[in-house]
Amino acid sequence: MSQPKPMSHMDDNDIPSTPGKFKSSYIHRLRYNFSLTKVTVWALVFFGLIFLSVFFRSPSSSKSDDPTRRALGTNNWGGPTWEKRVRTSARVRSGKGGMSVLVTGAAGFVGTHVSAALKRRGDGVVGIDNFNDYYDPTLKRSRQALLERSGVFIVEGDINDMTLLKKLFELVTFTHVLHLAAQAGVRYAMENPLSYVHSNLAGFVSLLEVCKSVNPQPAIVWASSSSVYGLNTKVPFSEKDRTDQPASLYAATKKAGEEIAHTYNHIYGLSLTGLRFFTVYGPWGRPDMAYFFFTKAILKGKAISIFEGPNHGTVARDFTYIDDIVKGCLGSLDTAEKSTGSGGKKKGPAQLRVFNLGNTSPVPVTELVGILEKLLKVKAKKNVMQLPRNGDVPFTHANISYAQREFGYKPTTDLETGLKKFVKWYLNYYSAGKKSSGVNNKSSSVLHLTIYNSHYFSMGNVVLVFQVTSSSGENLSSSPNNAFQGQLFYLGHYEPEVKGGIVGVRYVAPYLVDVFMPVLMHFKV
Ligand SMILES: O=C(O)[C@H]1O[C@H](OP(=O)(O)OP(=O)(O)OC[C@H]2O[C@@H](n3ccc(=O)[nH]c3=O)[C@H](O)[C@@H]2O)[C@H](O)[C@@H](O)[C@@H]1O
Repeated sequence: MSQPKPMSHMDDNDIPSTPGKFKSSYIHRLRYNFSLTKVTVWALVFFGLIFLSVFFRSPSSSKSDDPTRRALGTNNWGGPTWEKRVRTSARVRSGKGGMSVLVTGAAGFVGTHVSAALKRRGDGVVGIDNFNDYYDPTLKRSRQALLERSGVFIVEGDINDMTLLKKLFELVTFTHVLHLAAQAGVRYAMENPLSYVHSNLAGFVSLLEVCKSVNPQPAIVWASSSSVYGLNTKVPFSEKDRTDQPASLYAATKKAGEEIAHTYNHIYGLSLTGLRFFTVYGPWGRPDMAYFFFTKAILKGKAISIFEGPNHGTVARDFTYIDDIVKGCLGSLDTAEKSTGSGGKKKGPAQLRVFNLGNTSPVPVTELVGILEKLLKVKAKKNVMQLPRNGDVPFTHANISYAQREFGYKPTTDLETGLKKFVKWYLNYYSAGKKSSGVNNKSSSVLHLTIYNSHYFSMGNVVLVFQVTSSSGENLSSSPNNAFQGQLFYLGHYEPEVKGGIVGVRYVAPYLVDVFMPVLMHFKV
């Protein structure tokens, strides 16, 4: 007896000759066709919905209706989920009686360290950062991932967005603002002067305008800079020394910030404390700073330029380790008095302070390079050259007695000890990146992705922050330094494209992220 062919292999010649057989087989086939049609219809409806949702979605309606989009994104803040995250992040740990702090520039170097320290001791913290690309934004995303794990939510937005700032103050009664968002870097001011005006002047004024009008007004601690001493030659630099000779536009905007602070204190009774940071360095630091890019160049065997002063004079900096700066920030916040105004009106004199936060022991740049050579076990290729006229000053040295008196500020980390910690972090962070790209290159390796956060960005990108586990069970994102955190994987046109950070689903309606979860959770790279 011949075996019946499977249904899928039947053709017209296979119609059975006996009527009974014909009837049952025909009905079977009809049912089969019907279920096929059903699948096709559902598939059409499904993909039709995707098409409609992508092409006929009005930006404003999706902003308010869609949960993923509401979650976060540049210019995409708002909605109940987002508000809940802000409130939760701002909550002071119960029984601690702590402060609730808005940290601007929270994904920056100092911002990340201070936000984490505040959260650790039980204070409420909400960050805000515009994640600009002045330096590698992947590093900022990695810092963000680090903070998210300790419960700090960073709102994505610009301090010039006063509507956003007002909204944050509506949601949370911030007792303090730690204002660290700024366009940093001395030399870059010659390349992009207006970015300094945008962030350091307009941004600061926008923030102060909002702070002065809310009730109660917060106390504000903000980042000035040692660069305000400019061409001052009297050392060590004391807060009483002249600061009217800035050598760069960056320094000029920081000095202007100090004058603006005076005005808002005088007119509106805002409590304001400016911190003059002295060349801050350490793990998670800024790639635009000399100690950071020297390390990179030395490891790559590339030449570095070492500046020297007139007549082969020493160029030196009062390099200050990040942990000491964190202590200085916490001390300033803890001793900041309340603002005295309310609803835009001053009710009495308010605190106005400026502190040097330095290390009190300047080190020549040549010595910095020597320490790096020793730690990296690589000889640097050096080009010694005259200090160019690019805004740099030859020497900085802080007198810290005022901060010492006010809140016991006492730096404890010498340059070699601090650089050792930086180098350890640097090698770990960037070798982890190499290690992970090594995994990516193995086409057979399977990565398990566990999504723990999502952000909506412009251009229809949904970015999912995830943890990665290899097929052998190794948690590739267990180390905060692992480059898998804050990486970008685009799933444009359903083709996963490894970009180096976070999973992105492009051109797909945000609520369909759920549909793609299973794909993202377990795919071959
Ligand atoms: O403390 C401050 O006020 C400032 O500290 C740093 O500015 P800077 O001290 O110039 O730090 P780096 O850019 O890292 O330069 C450190 C030293 O290396 C020198 N350098 C820099 C670059 C280079 O190619 N070669 C070189 O010898 C500089 O002249 C300087 O003496 C930060 O970049 C500023 O944002 C901050 O406000």
